Amino acid sequence: MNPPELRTERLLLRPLAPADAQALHRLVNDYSVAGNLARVPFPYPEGLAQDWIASTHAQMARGEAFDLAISDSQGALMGCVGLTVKRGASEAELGYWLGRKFWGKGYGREAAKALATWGFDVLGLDRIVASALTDNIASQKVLRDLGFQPQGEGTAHFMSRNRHMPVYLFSMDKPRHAEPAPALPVLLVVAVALVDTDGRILLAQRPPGKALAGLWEFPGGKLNPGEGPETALIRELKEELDIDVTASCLAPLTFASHAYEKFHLLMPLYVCRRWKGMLRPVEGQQLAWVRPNKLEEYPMPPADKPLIAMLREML
Ligand SMILES: Nc1nc2c([nH]c(=O)n2[C@H]2C[C@H](O)[C@@H](COP(=O)(O)OP(=O)(O)OP(=O)(O)O)O2)c(=O)[nH]1
Repeated sequence: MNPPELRTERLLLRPLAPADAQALHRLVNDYSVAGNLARVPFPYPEGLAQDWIASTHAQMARGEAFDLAISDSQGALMGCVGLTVKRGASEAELGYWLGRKFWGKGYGREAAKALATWGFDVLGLDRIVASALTDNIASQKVLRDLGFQPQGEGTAHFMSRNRHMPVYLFSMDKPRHAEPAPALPVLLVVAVALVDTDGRILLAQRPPGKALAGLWEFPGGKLNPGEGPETALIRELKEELDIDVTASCLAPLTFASHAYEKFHLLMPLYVCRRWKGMLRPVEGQQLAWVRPNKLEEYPMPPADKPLIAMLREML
């Protein structure tokens, strides 16, 4: 496993380098830091930082633990965050610390979140556990904020204190990703903006008893099986309005794409300025010739709403 390098909004999580030893020693050789960490001695011996940094690389190569430097975006060391793999690689323990001057700014949470997410996504962990001293309120808050659940109390041996101490135990299971909603069937409906010589657009009111009854729509309808879009529209215009239109007078204008409850409507909208015959409402439907800037006054199906502004601009 290659050592990870993770960037967050403010931080860079990267493998520790030998050059970090001095800064690491300075930051961790502070009882307010080391006293909260189970496996860190206090005082922290000078040479230990070098040895520990070297061991992190060996452990990462073996896939046993992933301890990274928490650094600012320039790479300056601020603390460490790590995952120690347990139980046949499905579980790991999360730990983190920051130098005292970096406390209270949300860095611990930012770093722990990034490494935990990497652990679930890349290492394929099912569960991450963590613990915090019962009086380490800040660390408990970080864990709760990240979605860790309390799992009761335990004890752990703290090297810096040379004794067992009470800790709160936490765990977080791999977040379950929501299943993508099954795709709705796509319904292709062709429609047209008929424009008269005054620049007005024809709207037809959907009759009572039908879906979306009472709303104003562009003339058109569904394709019959085996029918092409223009042919279907020419047929619908004859059936609904008794006008004759040729395919060459149907110019593609825009389209609507809208998820209704039972289907996803995909509706190419053509524009047509020339037709033959006396336009009349064959099916008794209400018709209205509407200026583009008045379209909003006519309630339309949800799929049509985005088309109104487009028509105002394009016509
Ligand atoms: N013609 C047209 N249909 C639209 C518009 N906006 C919109 O959401 N639709 C929807 C309503 C319908 O679900 C579908 C058009 O189908 P349709 O007019 O052929 O059929 P329908 O629902 O009236 O009923 P039916 O013929 O199946 O009995 O597209 C529009 O501007 N014009």
